[in-house]
Amino acid sequence: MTSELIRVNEIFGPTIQGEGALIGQPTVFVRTGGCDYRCTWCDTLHAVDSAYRDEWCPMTPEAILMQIEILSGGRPLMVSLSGGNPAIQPLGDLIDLGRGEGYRFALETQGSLAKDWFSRLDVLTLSPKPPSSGMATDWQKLAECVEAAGPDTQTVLKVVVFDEADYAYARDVAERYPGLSCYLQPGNHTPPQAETSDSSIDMTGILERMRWLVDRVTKDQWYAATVLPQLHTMLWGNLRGV
Ligand SMILES: C[S@@+](CC[C@H](N)C(=O)[O-])C[C@H]1O[C@@H](n2cnc3c(N)ncnc32)[C@H](O)[C@@H]1O
Ligand SMILES: Nc1nc2[nH]cc(C(=O)O)c2c(=O)[nH]1
Ligand code: SF4
Ligand SMILES: [Mg+2]
Repeated sequence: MTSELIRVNEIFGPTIQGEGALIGQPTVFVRTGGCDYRCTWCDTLHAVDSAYRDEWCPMTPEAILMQIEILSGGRPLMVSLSGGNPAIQPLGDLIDLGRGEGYRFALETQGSLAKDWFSRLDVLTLSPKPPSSGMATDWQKLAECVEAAGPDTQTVLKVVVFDEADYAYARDVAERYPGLSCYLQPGNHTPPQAETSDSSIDMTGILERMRWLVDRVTKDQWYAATVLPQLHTMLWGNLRGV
């Protein structure tokens, strides 16, 4: 079988999943290169900005799985597909190959592009972008993503919140999908620069925003929401590859 090549920015781990539904779980990350969005506060510009295209390597599913197996010592675990927007890449064959070896797959996307192979994921995290990102949500596309995942994939929502307008947006998204769990995560207003592997982070500011978010959710009696930090930023700040 000849598979289409997947543009890979980095493969790293095992580390812990730092965000959302699978927080704390040992995970290997496969970060693909390229994104159809340009969020003002994106913390992963090295996988978005085409100036870093040289760092994106076309790989076969077999080569990617081999790297995952080396990192995990051949013991199956959760593999998180992120980016950039991993939905741009032909990931169906990698998912099938890995599942055949006992690996599980999660994917993070903004919900701008639906793929039929979403239904072969274990977990699909849809992270539509709030007003502070500068991006506009295509609600039809988001609905197509939920539809493509179908009943056998656990689909969840994860919204980054910086301010009141973002919070109102998160409430709107959650109301549109009452059947999906909704995770809220405070925005990191000092995201890393693409060219550095580490840079300083304003953890005090992030925690202050998180306390505000908890206060907001509880005052509104929005008890179906889950508020979580980016655990990896609490542990390692803006460090890349963790
Ligand atoms: C880097 S993105 C890659 C996957 C996909 N493009 C997306 O946005 O969902 C992974 C997650 O990080 C979140 N994220 C990006 N920049 C952030 C920041 N500055 N603060 C908090 N979360 C951020 C995104 O919203 C998304 O949920
Ligand atoms: N530990 C860890 N958890 C994460 N959750 C989502 C990440 C991402 O950049 O997509 C990420 C990441 O880069 N590292
Ligand atoms: S959609 Fe995700 S990867 Fe793309 S710019 Fe926004 S946060 Fe970054
Ligand atoms: Mg990240």
